Amino acid sequence: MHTLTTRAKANMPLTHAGPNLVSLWPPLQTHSKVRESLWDAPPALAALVKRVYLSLVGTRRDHSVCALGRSGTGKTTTCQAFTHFVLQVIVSPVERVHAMFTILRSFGCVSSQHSDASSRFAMVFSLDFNHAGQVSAGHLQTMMLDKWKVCQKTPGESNFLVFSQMLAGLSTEMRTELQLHQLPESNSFGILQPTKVEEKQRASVAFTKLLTAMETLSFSVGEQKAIWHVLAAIYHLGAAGACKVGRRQFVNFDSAQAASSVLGCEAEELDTAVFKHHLRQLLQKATGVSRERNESDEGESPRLTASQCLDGMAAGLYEELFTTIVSLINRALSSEQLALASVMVVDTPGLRNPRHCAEERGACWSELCHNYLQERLLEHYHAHTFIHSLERYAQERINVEFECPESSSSEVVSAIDQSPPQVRAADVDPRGLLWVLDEEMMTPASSEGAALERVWRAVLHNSGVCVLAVRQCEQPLQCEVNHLTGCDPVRYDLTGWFGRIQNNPSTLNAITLYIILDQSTCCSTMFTPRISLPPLCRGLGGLEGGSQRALQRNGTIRKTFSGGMAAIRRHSQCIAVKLQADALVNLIRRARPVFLQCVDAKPNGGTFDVPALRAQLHSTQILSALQLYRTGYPEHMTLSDFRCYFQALSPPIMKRYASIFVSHDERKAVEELLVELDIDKKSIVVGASRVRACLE
Ligand SMILES: Nc1ncnc2c1ncn2[C@@H]1O[C@H](COP(=O)(O)OP(=O)(O)OP(=O)(O)O)[C@@H](O)[C@H]1O
Repeated sequence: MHTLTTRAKANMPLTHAGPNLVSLWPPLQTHSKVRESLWDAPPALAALVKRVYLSLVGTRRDHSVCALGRSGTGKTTTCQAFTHFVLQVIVSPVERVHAMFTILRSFGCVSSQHSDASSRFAMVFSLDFNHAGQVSAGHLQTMMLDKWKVCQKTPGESNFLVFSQMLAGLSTEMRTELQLHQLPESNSFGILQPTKVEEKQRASVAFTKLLTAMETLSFSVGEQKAIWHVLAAIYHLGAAGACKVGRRQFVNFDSAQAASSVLGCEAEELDTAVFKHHLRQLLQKATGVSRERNESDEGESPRLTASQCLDGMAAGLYEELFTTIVSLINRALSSEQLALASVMVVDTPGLRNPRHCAEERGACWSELCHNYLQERLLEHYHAHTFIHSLERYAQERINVEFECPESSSSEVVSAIDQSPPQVRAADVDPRGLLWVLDEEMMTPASSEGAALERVWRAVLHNSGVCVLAVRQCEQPLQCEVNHLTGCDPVRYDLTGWFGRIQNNPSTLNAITLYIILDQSTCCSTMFTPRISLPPLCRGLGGLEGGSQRALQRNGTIRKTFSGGMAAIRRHSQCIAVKLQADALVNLIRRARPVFLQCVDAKPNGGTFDVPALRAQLHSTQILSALQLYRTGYPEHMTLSDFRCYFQALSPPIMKRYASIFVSHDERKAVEELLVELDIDKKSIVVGASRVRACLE
């Protein structure tokens, strides 16, 4: 496994970013302990941590560290290592953050052929720094991107890790309470108890670690218990199964009974919430419950099969549980202290392609969501590294000879999410796949095939949906998308996608079961606060927090989810995918980014795979980025920063030039200062508003 760490070339300011910097970096100067911890880190990581920290305290600006790459290339590992070393160098306790990663691993990861913990959620973990350069708070924001994983069996993949850990590690007493002492042989969600001794032992150890992590983050006994109850209920629902023909009902009533009993509700209540949505709607109408809720349900009561209803309930329960756990983590990490700036660590599920595992199947809906998010982040990388740098050079009239590489991420992105035109022409429909799916799903008697037909018609007309980004496949219901600048084409199979994207009343009903659970357990407000959230926001975790920084970050997300498009498509799962990506990019847009391009040279274990490595490197556009770094002026500071810097170094000189600065002609002042300081003019370029240092 090789992890290549690079950074966007113009993304770092000079390390001498402020006069007070040295005093804000006491650990390196004074604590030998810190030096040791930095030596422990791989050199590239140690350098990165140091640079980001110095830049953060020097410029007082937010920074983001964003990992990109295929699934299994070490993004999560690198993000964890980065966070760990940041905390070590400032001599801050790491236990709570370590506990957070342990919990996220159990609840948000599955084991796959590439990794024993492959992420199924995106996260932004913000470390807030105070004026002393110390961490004052942590804030976790998450997006559960694959709630369907809890009920979907994929070959070579497990369910969320927490299930096997719980089944292997629960105490006998708790097992009896949760009715898990005698487990049925089959489970329609593929939740299985580990059978091999070694696996069982590993899962059991992981469960013990999970319990310790929960205690470190002050989860109360009641809260922990409620969590096991929900997981057990999901397990029992999987064991109960749904009838494939005839009435919509459970197959195994004993397991259904066990599910309702651990949730603290009547069997009839569970049955209604899962299968009998019309009864619930009638009841709501009769009792006059929330008009808005009724409207949304009425308009979109799809005819679901029994197993779609059951899947919807499990996915809804798991999504709520995950976001509740994120809230409990934030409760332990939050603080009201004022913060100077933050580092946002961004980790998302990597690009997934069944071909990487030599699988014949086409990729599924959740894989499209993950791959789309990767493309959005790559687009952000491209814009920051090339487009914005060149725009700045042009604006400051600095001549840099460089041809900007084309980004095919934008082509793929628009092929997936391009919004419909305001005025629709008769034969032209340049909207992206998500919009086409959304519209066709709402059209009576339409199908996934009809959606693909529309995409092909648009491609044939060459009317906006980029012809190079999508390709028709011979197999029915399949299309190929040229991900990672065409280096990693992924074949998608749209079979059953409507089932995933249509609004599922069972998923929405999950929250009502949580209210019952809240009432039946001692922690009466654990799940209830989220009840008022609109359905589109249900997958978002970490929307709480009272500190100024947390409010700002959550404000960005809320704004994205309440803006124009979100208001129109309040109940569209397809558009939620776009909004999640928008929210993530908006959240990190203003921060100074560092991109960690992770690549794996041995994707299939044993041998060094040169073509695979070449394809991954190509998509990072690293050669072009290096070229721009060489030919451009990556190290830069504003004229006022420059003034502060030299003021600190040479007060007498600055005193003489103070009058020019006062006259607000900073550029002229800086030029004269350079002559005075006898600095080689070739190495400094004074732009319209900035000083740029050439590395040559
Ligand atoms: N530098 C490395 N050297 C060797 N193994 C590594 C390295 N980094 C990560 N690994 C291992 O590779 C596997 C995948 O790592 P990780 O979960 O961090 O990948 P990821 O890119 O986050 O995957 P996903 O996108 O699926 O979440 C893990 O088993 C991890 O222990």
